Amino acid sequence: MTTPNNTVDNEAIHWDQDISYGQYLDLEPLLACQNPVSKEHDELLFIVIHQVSELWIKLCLHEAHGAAANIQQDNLPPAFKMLSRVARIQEQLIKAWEVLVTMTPADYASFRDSLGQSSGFQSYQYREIEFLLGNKNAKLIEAHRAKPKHYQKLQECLNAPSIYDIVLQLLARRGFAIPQDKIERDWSIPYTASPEVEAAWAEIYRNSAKHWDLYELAEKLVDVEFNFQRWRFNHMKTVERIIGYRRGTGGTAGVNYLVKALDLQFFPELWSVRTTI
Ligand code: HEM
Ligand SMILES: N[C@@H](CC(=O)c1ccccc1NC=O)C(=O)O
Repeated sequence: MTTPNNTVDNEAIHWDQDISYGQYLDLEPLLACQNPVSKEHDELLFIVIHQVSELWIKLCLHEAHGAAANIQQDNLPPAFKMLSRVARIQEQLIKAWEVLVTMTPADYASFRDSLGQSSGFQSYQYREIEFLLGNKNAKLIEAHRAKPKHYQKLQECLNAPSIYDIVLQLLARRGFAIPQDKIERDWSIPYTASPEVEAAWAEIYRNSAKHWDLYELAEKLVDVEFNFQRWRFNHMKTVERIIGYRRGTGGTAGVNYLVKALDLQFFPELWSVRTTI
């Protein structure tokens, strides 16, 4: 007898498994981590949005570190795949704001006091991705002093070359005239733009057919920065919509702090070169 497509084949289903879906994915601990402090309906949404975002950032870090390692080994195709994935993940992070804005200012106000002084400002994964992409700000590590594990990890990332530093080293290996102080320096100090680096990108963009893989790498980085700014902008507008101009629980001015963050640029010459060409 044939089994209709829309029914399960009882004979074949593994009703008892060696390892189950829930075990493989560690679902019990994962789904036991949503613990609202208040009794307010919307607090679960607030927790889930943050947890989902942190999981996506975890994967972004995995992919971006992987891309950096491949670029260091002159292995560009796998790096392209990883950077494309980072950009797709960022689209998910940006989309998440649409779910969060269903929460009204009054809904949020009903449980905001329960958050105390906790804030996204203390997201160590977010700080790590900022450092990895090149926004080095040593002062911000201080928010993690009480957690040696996170403090140390961030210290390491601050003192390591960013993905952009690694790309400039690649350009130097390919014969571009990159100043020595961009190739070897104290990586914890914020990067400053240079005319020589812009000139190298100008050559790559003007003659993309000749330097196709470097052109492709540049555009992957621009995609990531573009999406990072879209995330920052959506965060800032969502915060304005929900708490107006109140101070942040993390102690900053709130929206005005987030507006200032929009001026940050990871790969400055990849933007300035467009005015030159
Ligand atoms: C109701 C929703 C939200 C509000 C009102 C809000 C508000 C704020 C404010 C005011 C700040 C500035 C720091 C402070 O003084 O607290 C901040 C920073 C931050 N928030 Fe949010 N936020 C919200 C949702 C989110 C979500 C969903 C994420 C996702 C992970 C997030 C991640 C961050 C990060 C990473 C920072 C640090 C940004 C930086 O230092 O450049 N926030 N948030
Ligand atoms: N800074 C927010 C609080 C906040 O958003 C928050 C609090 C605890 C855990 C994550 C948070 N999200 C992002 O900043 C506020 O001032 O309302």
